[in-house]
Amino acid sequence: MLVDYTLELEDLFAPRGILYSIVGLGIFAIVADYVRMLVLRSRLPPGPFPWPIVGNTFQLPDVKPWITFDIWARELQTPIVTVWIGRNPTLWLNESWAAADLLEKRANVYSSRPRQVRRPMVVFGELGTGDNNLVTMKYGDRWRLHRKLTHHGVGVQAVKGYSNLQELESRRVVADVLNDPAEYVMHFERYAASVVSIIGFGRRINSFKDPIITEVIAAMHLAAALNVPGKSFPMLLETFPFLSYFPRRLAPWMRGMSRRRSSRGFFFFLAKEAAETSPNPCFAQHLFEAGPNHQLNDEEISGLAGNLFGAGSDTTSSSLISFVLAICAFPSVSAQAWEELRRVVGEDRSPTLDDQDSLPYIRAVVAETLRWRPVAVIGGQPHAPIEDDVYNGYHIPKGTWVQANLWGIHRNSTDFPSPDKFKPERYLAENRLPYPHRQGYSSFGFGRRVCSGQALAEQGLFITIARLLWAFDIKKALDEDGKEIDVDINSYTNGLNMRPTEFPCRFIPRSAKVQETILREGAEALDELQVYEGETKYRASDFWGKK
Ligand code: HEM
Repeated sequence: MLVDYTLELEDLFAPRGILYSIVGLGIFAIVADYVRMLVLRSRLPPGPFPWPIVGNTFQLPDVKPWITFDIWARELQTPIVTVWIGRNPTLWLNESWAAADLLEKRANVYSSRPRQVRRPMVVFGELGTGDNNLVTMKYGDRWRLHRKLTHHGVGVQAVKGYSNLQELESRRVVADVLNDPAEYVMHFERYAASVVSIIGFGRRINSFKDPIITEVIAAMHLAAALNVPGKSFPMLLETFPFLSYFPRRLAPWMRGMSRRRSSRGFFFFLAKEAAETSPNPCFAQHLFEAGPNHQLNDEEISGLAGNLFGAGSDTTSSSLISFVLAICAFPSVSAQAWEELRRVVGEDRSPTLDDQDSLPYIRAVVAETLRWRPVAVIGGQPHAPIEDDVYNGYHIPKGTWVQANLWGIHRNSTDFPSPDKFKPERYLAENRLPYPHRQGYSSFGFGRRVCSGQALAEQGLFITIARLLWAFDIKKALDEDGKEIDVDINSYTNGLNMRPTEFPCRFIPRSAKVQETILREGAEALDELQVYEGETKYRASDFWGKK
């Protein structure tokens, strides 16, 4: 009886003993890890107090965390704020000078991407474009090769050769807006997509109903919206990386992502088709010619070609929408711009790139557009140091996620007094304040990872903004009573590339003569652009829909 009783006790307590040991070990691991976090935290730049395992993840807002990072930096009076995404510290640079100190003056250290060095970067990296895409690639020889190839397509020298093409497409935008002003956003989308499509694939996008816009650009918007640091999936995978190892069908939180990647994507086939059949010289042809010399795999070709759309289309169109919003909200700018344009250019022709030097106010409007609402609001992808570093007494471990918060950087009132005001005058020579970047803004990022398409984007934005200002007095829309409908300068999307939420407005031709010129130049442009008309047999949905 006694024996039975002892056995029963052992039966009862043995599993519990194991359970207690497991729980004890778990608690010990959590405490030890938390001690590690706190010791590390004491050496990092200041930031909100992190919790064990989850760090600051659940202190992040549901949307637009860049605003919170900026507020934390101001409250803690620090240019760099540390935010713990799960068990990993991320550094947010909220001031241009600190960003330039790290990402430019120490570019040999800070030009890699986090996942590639040590700490995980799950959504952008492992579940995204991985090692084969310039945007997420680690710093090194392969990255240099991809930069070199990309510069062959859209670098400063190459871009000089695209001035005519951008001139023609921007004439089309102005004519399209005149004919169909309600769809101005879609005309900007078409313009931006068409320019990179001609450069990349030798083919023009002649309608905003082209699947490249309805499918590819829509997918890019979705990706930008999903890739915002925060406390919802998929970015919660950065806090709990182990969740990314579940098979997609068992893990609804993967939101359509998976580790399995096909080496040949939509852009590979689009590029191959262009290389084989396009009558126009294009970047895809160069990739297939240069590919064998550099042992480019299919996924690398896909990434190099696809980046033109992925990085170059939405960014440009969103900047144009921000420009329209600014002109509606700050109407005196339109009048001042017209004064300069009428004086320098007149009404018989629209401005061209050759007019740039004579149009300082228009150049200032372009710069202020890029500053006022930087489309890549958190500076694109994070940088990461390839070795431990010390900055202003703070220890920054190798592989730390370091990100330039352009929202905060461009709203610093020392660099940009009254930052919410759209004031092109701040960019006129006589008013310029010291700034680490020659252009006076940091919209294209920092250091060696600076945007590869900057020259193309700046040239395209100048000519399109100049033409829109020359063509139209852009004003707020009117309601049924003829009263102006207010615009909200803070109503923006939550994407990694942000843009204003839709708002109506009026594009009033400057004069009958200007209207006549818009139509004439638009028709001539269409004739010249005929050489780029063409079809593709590939549809993104045939590739992405199957995954
Ligand atoms: C208004 C237009 C644009 C803006 C504001 C913009 C902004 C940016 C930013 C902030 C970055 C990240 C830089 C960093 O890591 O520090 C970036 C990277 C990049 N951009 Fe752009 N971009 C624009 C247009 C374009 C265009 C037109 C192209 C190509 C056709 C392009 C291609 C790229 C590529 C390939 C990278 C990755 C570079 C690397 O990681 O080495 N971008 N861009």
